[in-house]
Amino acid sequence: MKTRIIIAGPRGKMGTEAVKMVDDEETFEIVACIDRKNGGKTLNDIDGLPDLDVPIFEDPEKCFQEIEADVLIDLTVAEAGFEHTKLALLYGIRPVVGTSGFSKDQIAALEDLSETHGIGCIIAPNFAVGAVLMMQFAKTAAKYLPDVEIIEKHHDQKLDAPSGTAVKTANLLEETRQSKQQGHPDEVEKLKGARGADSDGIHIHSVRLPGLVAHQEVLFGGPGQTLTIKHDSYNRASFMEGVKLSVNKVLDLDKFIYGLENLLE
Ligand SMILES: NC(=O)C1=CN([C@@H]2O[C@H](COP(=O)(O)OP(=O)(O)OC[C@H]3O[C@@H](n4cnc5c(N)ncnc54)[C@H](OP(=O)(O)O)[C@@H]3O)[C@@H](O)[C@H]2O)C=CC1
Ligand SMILES: O=C(O)C1=N[C@H](C(=O)O)C[C@H](O)C1
Repeated sequence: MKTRIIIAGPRGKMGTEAVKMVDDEETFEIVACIDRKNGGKTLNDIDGLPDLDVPIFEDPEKCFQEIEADVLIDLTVAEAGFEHTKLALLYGIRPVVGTSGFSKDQIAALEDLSETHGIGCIIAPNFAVGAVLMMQFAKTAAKYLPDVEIIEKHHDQKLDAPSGTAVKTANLLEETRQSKQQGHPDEVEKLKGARGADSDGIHIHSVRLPGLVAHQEVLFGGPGQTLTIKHDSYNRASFMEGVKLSVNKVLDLDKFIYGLENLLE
């Protein structure tokens, strides 16, 4: 039997790519989409999406009530993605979430709901395997080089800053890095924000420009040396192997996973 998938955000840059990936995958089947602007239509009514007779729902709860599905793929914005994920868990549909911008409290609430109901849920700040490796290498380096700053660069349509990947990277660095404030103790920002955001003393700088897709550098400094660990996504296909892997893994999960690194062997 094919894995029955609902996609939230099918018109978005990631959603469009995910619809195509699911449609191309032999063992997957799109059974519905959630889209706040096209309730009552079908996918073949939407320009740029595959010619599929798949129903679109504006109301996520109605979708989960009426459609039998195994997995929800959410690629929207934090506010909507949180509600979609919460509802999916309540209806026993396993969420695979790429949406970024959740607060720590929202992540904790989804973890609690997933584990209380024993329904698997995967939230992956970045589905690109190379980005996951960049984060893991950086986590190792932070043990030896605790002076570190993150520069993340994205397309100028991105709504959240810093990126989910940068936040997750900082969290991973904090697991191995000895906590410290960086830079001169008397440094003064002559222009507000010049030193970026501060996560436990790690500075995060967000760049937004047309032409970019998704890029991050983790820069370490020590006496007489620097180390740069860098990853670039040049298109959204870079994320689809990770989405596919997550859909396959979530089917057998009864717990909450935050980060694709927890699925890689
Ligand atoms: N984990 C990963 O590897 C990756 C994660 N992302 C994340 O995925 C998400 C989507 O990214 P991307 O496709 O580039 O973004 P887009 O802006 O291209 O797409 C977002 C989609 O969400 C819909 N949407 C926006 N607001 C709402 C709402 N309030 N309720 C319901 N639907 C809504 C939009 O529809 P509308 O036209 O109605 O606004 C649109 O279809 C982002 O959070 C991004 O950070 C992106 C790339 C990789
Ligand atoms: O919005 C994006 O494009 C991306 N968002 C994710 C994030 O916030 O880290 C993942 C990737 O960087 C692309």
